[in-house]
Amino acid sequence: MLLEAKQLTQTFGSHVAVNGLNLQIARGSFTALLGPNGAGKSTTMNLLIGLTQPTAGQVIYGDEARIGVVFQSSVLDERLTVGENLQIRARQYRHVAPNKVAEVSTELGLNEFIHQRYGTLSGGQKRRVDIARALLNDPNILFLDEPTTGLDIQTRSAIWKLLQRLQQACQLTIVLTTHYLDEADAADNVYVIDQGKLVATGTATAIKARYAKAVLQLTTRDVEQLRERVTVRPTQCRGNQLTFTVPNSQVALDILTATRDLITTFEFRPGTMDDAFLALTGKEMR
Ligand SMILES: Nc1ncnc2c1ncn2[C@@H]1O[C@H](COP(=O)(O)OP(=O)(O)OP(=O)(O)O)[C@@H](O)[C@H]1O
Repeated sequence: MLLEAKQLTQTFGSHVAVNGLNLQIARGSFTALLGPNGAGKSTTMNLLIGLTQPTAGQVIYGDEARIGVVFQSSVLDERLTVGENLQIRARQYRHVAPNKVAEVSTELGLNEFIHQRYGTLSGGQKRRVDIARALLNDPNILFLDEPTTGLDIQTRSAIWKLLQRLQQACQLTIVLTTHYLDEADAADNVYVIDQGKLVATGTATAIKARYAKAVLQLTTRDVEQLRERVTVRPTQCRGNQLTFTVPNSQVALDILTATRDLITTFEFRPGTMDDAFLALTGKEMR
């Protein structure tokens, strides 16, 4: 384990922002801390990177952990160029190889705007530069607080692809926070946090399989016969259309196979992270 948090707790006055969190981050893994606004993600991140001390509990690092952090708001100077910003930052670390800025700039595709002022870049370009800055001292664990917030959907997906590439190519351990449920699919491990508490953990697929039910809607030419044949009770029956809530696609397939001759059309929708979140917390993602 590269990093472990035990019973991590942070209170602000009477408000409990993080409430007894237990996290385990394996070397080389990609972890997403997922939750709505105010869930306690940034507070958790600040505790994990040692920026704040927990009210209770502890953070334990494995040997040789070297941390890189991409904060929610950039630490770079808007008036300086990308290259100048990175050079200045590189000089602040000891033992940074002279060609490091050139190396990360190429790795992250910054060369076409390396001479442009940071303040004039697009949101996605800025985020790439912020990530490059955090990689200058060769971290083996990279923390990113909401790296995709405010970006359009294509740019968000490009940032995730970039991070996955870094994870694989550089054996980087990645820990990020996000409130976009659909993004969690790409992580190896997801911690769903709500009101400072852990409500679920596992891969997005496992969380969905456990908490999000799929929906199968059948249109039939014989409602009575179909109801007789299917052992699962429909959740809705409207005219010649029946809706079933099913745990997975296999059960849907069994129903379809058993009723094939009675069905005119069907629709299947797998459970989403939104459904899982709703089932876990009783509320829609805010
Ligand atoms: N320094 C502080 N003083 C008082 N309350 C705080 C402080 N920092 C955070 N909080 C509160 O703790 C809770 C968790 O905040 P946090 O910023 O960790 O949430 P978050 O999940 O990162 O939200 P977002 O997605 O909006 O960034 C919120 O209710 C917030 O108001």
